[in-house]
Amino acid sequence: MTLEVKKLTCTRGDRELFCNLSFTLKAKQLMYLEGANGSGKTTLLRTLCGLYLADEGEILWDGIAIKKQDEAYRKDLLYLGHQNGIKADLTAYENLKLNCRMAGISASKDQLIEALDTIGLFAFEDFPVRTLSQGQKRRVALAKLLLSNAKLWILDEPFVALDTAAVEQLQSIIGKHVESGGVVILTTHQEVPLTSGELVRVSLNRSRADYV
Ligand SMILES: Nc1ncnc2c1ncn2[C@@H]1O[C@H](COP(=O)(O)OP(=O)(O)OP(=O)(O)O)[C@@H](O)[C@H]1O
Repeated sequence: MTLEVKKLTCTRGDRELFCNLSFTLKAKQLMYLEGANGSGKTTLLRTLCGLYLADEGEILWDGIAIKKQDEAYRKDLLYLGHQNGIKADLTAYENLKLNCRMAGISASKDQLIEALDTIGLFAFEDFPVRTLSQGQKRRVALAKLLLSNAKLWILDEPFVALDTAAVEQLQSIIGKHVESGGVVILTTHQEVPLTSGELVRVSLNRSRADYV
């Protein structure tokens, strides 16, 4: 299980965000993607998911370019973006069921309810999501982490809007995934304690000299 990023260059509008970016990630590695606002973190994460095309460079999953293995890569990948990807008029339960179906995760009703309970939505399963708080909406989106079989998790600011208890719980969920052989890439200012596995840091910060 290896993600290889080779000499990736990406521009948005007229601006080059990163150039010749290379890194490799393997099982049991947790990568923090660091960089100032606007440095290109979300752009890179979306590019790694195949949602944006890079101007140059390659992204390989297990040695094969991701653009050549759409289905297989998609099965191995879980992406959680800034947006929660949930529908306001559906209940928490219905949203999780839909999210799981779209991600190819098969889960029984009991498993869905258990995931919602575990993520702190006990008694809120049947509430329309529009009536939930920001943190509760984020929890609905995060519940799919508990059911996912994906090896590679790409999480954009997953801790935003969460209270202390939910932060600790998410730290534990991410830590367990890495320790059990998964790979996680995330943008956050929150540290995730690991009992095993390895931290990798990649920074998109550039100096003024890069722009002249
Ligand atoms: N569709 C677009 N057209 C032109 N420029 C864009 C487009 N989308 C994003 N950008 C620009 O690309 C740059 C990087 O955006 P991106 O969202 O990847 O940054 P980020 O590091 O995730 O920022 P933040 O920490 O604020 O979330 C920003 O300057 C943004 O204005």
